Amino acid sequence: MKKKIAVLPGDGIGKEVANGAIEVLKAIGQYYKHDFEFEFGLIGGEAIDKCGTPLPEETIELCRSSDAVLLGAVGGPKWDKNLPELRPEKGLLGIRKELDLFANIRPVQTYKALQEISPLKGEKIEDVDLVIVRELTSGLYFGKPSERIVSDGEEAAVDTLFYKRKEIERILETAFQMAQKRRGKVTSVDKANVLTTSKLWREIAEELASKYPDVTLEHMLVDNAAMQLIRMPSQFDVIVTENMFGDILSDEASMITGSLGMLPSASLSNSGLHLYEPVHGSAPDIAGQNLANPVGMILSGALMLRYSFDLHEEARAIEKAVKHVLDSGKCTRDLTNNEGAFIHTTEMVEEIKEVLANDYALLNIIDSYE
Ligand SMILES: NC(=O)c1ccc[n+]([C@@H]2O[C@H](COP(=O)([O-])OP(=O)(O)OC[C@H]3O[C@@H](n4cnc5c(N)ncnc54)[C@H](O)[C@@H]3O)[C@@H](O)[C@H]2O)c1
Ligand SMILES: CC(C)[C@H](C(=O)O)[C@@H](O)C(=O)O
Ligand SMILES: [Mg+2]
Repeated sequence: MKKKIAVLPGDGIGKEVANGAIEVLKAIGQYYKHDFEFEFGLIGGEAIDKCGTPLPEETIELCRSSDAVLLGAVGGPKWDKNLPELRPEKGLLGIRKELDLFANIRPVQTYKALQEISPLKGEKIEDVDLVIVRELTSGLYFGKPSERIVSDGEEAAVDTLFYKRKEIERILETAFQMAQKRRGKVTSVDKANVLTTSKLWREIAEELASKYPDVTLEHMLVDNAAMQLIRMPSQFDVIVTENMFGDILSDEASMITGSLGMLPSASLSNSGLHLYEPVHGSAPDIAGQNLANPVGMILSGALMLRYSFDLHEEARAIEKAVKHVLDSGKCTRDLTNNEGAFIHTTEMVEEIKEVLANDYALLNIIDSYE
């Protein structure tokens, strides 16, 4: 299979983890005989420095001419005081909007090997397997007005939480369809006791539920959901929620796994062109030190193989290799309380590649006996 992949490494650890994912994908290409071509584009702070905008037109064109997009992370203190239009995060929101990536899928998987670092107490770690379906191109992030104002003679600011029926319908449909392929439960998270958008969201969820009789729908208020995620995460199958609630809940949920560095995500559109990015940010506190956990980015690559290219065996090979490395006790600094016992970003990538190479060698031996 021949595919062109646009890579937007971005800032901080975005570059370090994107390199790792590319190496792993190149190994998969070599072993499974796929021709993956990687083409690089600028986004975020680096794009501001080099082109004066966080999302250059060439980057959008590169993405549109590719079969899938891999994105590292954007942002950093260097640009924190920039005007709103010249913030790296604008580039990220811009590409999501440009490509209409409305459904951000954030699976939360647990690993027995990480039991020690996970805060899970009463629950069996292997019972937790949930996915957060986050609406990504509307809600509080995109509603207008969003500006500084003067109100009653005082300095003030306004953001707007706005949703159209169609935007709510399509994200809920995504969640219902995902639940049909999983354990058949959707938890729709909102703040319907206060917010008008949440009331509309609930009504639409109820209407759609009748189309999916094999799926159980429950509603949960977001504050309760934040607590339940820690108390008993095994109760969840598919969580669907608006943009900002999903942002916050997914960082929280990453700690069930053990680290923010572990979570991958897929940002899906209806056009067939999807983008894959880890849940974490550019981590300025550890950038440039080879300390980042590359697993979230590498697993995002696996999601790309599965969702964009239908390469399920190859995606599983990456996921199995990650599990194998963790099972063998290897972990990056974020995954251990023992300061002396961790491996660096590039070593983690090498370990994962080594497992893939061994699996490949084994397959070849089996083939030669058949
Ligand atoms: N998708 C994105 O591009 C994205 C997401 C979140 C934040 N950001 C941006 O990143 C910058 C920093 O934000 P922040 O510090 O609030 O969030 P962050 O996710 O960058 O980091 C939060 C904490 O988690 C740690 N961490 C994150 N990823 C890790 C990894 N892979 N391995 C090990 N540790 C990891 C960091 O070291 C830090 O202590 C900001 O400019 C923010 O806007 C970008
Ligand atoms: C950087 C920021 C705009 C972004 C978001 O809030 O969507 C990030 O936190 C994420 O989760 O991808
Ligand atoms: Mg976030």
